[in-house]
Amino acid sequence: MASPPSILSVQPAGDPTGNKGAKHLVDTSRGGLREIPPAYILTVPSCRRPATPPSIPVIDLHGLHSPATRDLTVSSIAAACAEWGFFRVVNHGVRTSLMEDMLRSAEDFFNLPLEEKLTYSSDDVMHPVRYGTSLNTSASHTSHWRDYLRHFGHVGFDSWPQNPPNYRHVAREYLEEVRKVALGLAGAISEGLGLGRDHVEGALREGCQIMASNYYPPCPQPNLTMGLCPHSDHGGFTILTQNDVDGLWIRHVDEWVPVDHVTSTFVVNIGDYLEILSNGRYKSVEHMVLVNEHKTRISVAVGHGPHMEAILKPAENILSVDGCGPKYRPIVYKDYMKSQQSIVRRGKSALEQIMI
Ligand SMILES: O=C(O)CCC(=O)C(=O)O
Ligand SMILES: [Fe+2]
Repeated sequence: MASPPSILSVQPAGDPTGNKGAKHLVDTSRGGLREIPPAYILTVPSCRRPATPPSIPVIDLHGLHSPATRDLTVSSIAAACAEWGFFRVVNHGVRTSLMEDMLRSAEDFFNLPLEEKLTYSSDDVMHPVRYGTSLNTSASHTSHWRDYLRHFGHVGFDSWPQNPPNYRHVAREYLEEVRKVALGLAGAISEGLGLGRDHVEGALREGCQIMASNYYPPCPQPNLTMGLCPHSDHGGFTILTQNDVDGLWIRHVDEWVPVDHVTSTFVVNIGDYLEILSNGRYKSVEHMVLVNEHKTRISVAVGHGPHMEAILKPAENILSVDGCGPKYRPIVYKDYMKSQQSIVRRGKSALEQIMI
């Protein structure tokens, strides 16, 4: 068994971008903010909410636990991965109260004084705990209407923010519970790809878990900026929970489709590692976050990937079944992550760089 993914020591640094973040801007604007500063103006992709938006598939994870329903559930997950790359899971086993506690703890963190939050900022995009604003990059770029706290969750991580005092207890339990969901899903996804359960499940068991808590404050001109611009996630898949303020949109068949909040469920999306492993059978789906004029949106996204030193490449079995050559060049996961996290024009540009 490989050693746990590398955990770097925590060396708090000053805010690398000098930008104090969207929340600070809103909180400190006397008399209320009427216009956003020019640095936040972004080209928002054209998207209109249809009268009845199409819904992402819903998967009942209970079905994975009984031999009578497992095959059918595995096939539904495989179809959801191939057709949408995004799906909702129900009966996942994580208590609603824990999901709510996690969102509340994230909110409590963002409500700490700026100086305290800034002790977690770093210009190293691979830092194990990192507070910041906009995209997760140290390079200067147009600002996004989003502050974030990112940290690892996998075995060996012990650099939890010390405040709010119960943050580390809630986050640790939440990440452990979400990890169980992730391993169950990984086994099913692996089976659905014809790889045998342990191929992806084993990789994720020894792999890394990264949590991003996102804070999108109310925005006076929501049509002029974004919380997060279109991007794909670098890992195998991300498991997302949010408060009841909508804003997530996904690119589906060349259209932007809103994914609304449904209490007690998780939204799962396929990331670049699974696109590479499946040699493009599954696609990591671009998604973005639009902001709300009146309400704060909070989301907690937990990404699950292989070991940092793992080599990402298409699975041999898939190449031989599909009878085609690899569509992606091999790359060490941590190098891929670093490249993806450093790119200012996101989309799927990091993946495009390794496409053959
Ligand atoms: O806030 C959301 O709904 C999505 C967050 C996200 O895409 C991310 O953290 O990568
Ligand atoms: Fe994302």
